[in-house]
Amino acid sequence: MRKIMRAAEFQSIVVLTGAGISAESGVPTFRGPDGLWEGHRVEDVATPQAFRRDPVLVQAFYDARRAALARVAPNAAHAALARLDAQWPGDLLVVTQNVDDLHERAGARRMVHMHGELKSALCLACGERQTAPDTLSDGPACIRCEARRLRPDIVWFGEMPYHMDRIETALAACDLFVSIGTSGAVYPAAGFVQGARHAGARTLEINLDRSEGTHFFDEARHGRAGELVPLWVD
Ligand SMILES: CC(C)NC(=O)[C@H](Cc1c[nH]c2ccccc12)NC(=O)[C@H](CCCC/N=C(/NCCC(=O)O)S[C@H]1O[C@H](COP(=O)(O)OP(=O)(O)OC[C@H]2O[C@@H](n3cnc4c(N)ncnc43)[C@H](O)[C@@H]2O)[C@@H](O)[C@H]1O)NC(=O)OCc1ccccc1
Repeated sequence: MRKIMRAAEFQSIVVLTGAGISAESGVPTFRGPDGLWEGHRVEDVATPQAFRRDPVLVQAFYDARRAALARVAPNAAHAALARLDAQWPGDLLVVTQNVDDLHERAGARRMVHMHGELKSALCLACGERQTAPDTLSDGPACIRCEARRLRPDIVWFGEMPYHMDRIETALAACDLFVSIGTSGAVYPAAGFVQGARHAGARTLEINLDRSEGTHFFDEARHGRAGELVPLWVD
């Protein structure tokens, strides 16, 4: 199989990233050892039902992750994708499942957070999206309606992911789809590789080890994103 190549061979690229791209920055992954789900059952902290049942637990879970962002920094993989973004003349969309802000802090611009952002909050009274204060646990007021009903601007299980139209348009037009640091366990993100293949794109997986979707990819490179992503981009 001819090695998929240098980005230069392609016109339109979609890159999907998951928790694995932030692991080397010290952001815990979900399913790894000491993963985020270690301490909590998904359904106890990342579902709308959980938020209705125990908002204090859910707010504390996301307040802790938001506070932890101050103690981490982008790594070589984030930086390489930001270089690609700055230099790439063709179409590019980075779709991240991550709610951390490391892609932006590395300089990425052509990107979307399909599962929301820790640094954003949503008012349940008026729907206003706003920068999240450090903690939502003490019920800060909405900047527009002053109600004290802010929730983390995070897509929970059972909720519709963000930017799906833009993502599906990019997948239908891409000629290269690259998946970085994701276990391929959560949908609809885990189905993007099939969408890209359907559009005739070449597909490359960069992950520490085999994922649930490795068999869907034309090529898989297994190792640390911090080493393999710069090798792919530069
Ligand atoms: C568990 C799973 C089976 N359930 C789902 O997929 C559900 C239900 C479902 C929908 N369709 C289906 C079809 C089949 C089966 C189930 C479903 N999906 C939903 O509910 C979605 C919403 C899902 C989003 C939930 N929110 C998240 N995050 C925000 C919260 C938060 O962050 O707290 S999901 C969350 O978990 C997922 C975690 O996965 P990864 O990021 O891959 O992390 P993980 O730890 O698993 O793996 C890390 C990988 O990195 C590797 N790695 C580690 N270190 C490194 C390293 N150094 N270098 C490279 N790689 C590395 C590891 O080896 C590993 O492979 C991410 O998506 C992450 O965002 N919503 C929805 O379907 O709405 C309706 C809909 C949809 C579309 C159209 C119409 C209607």
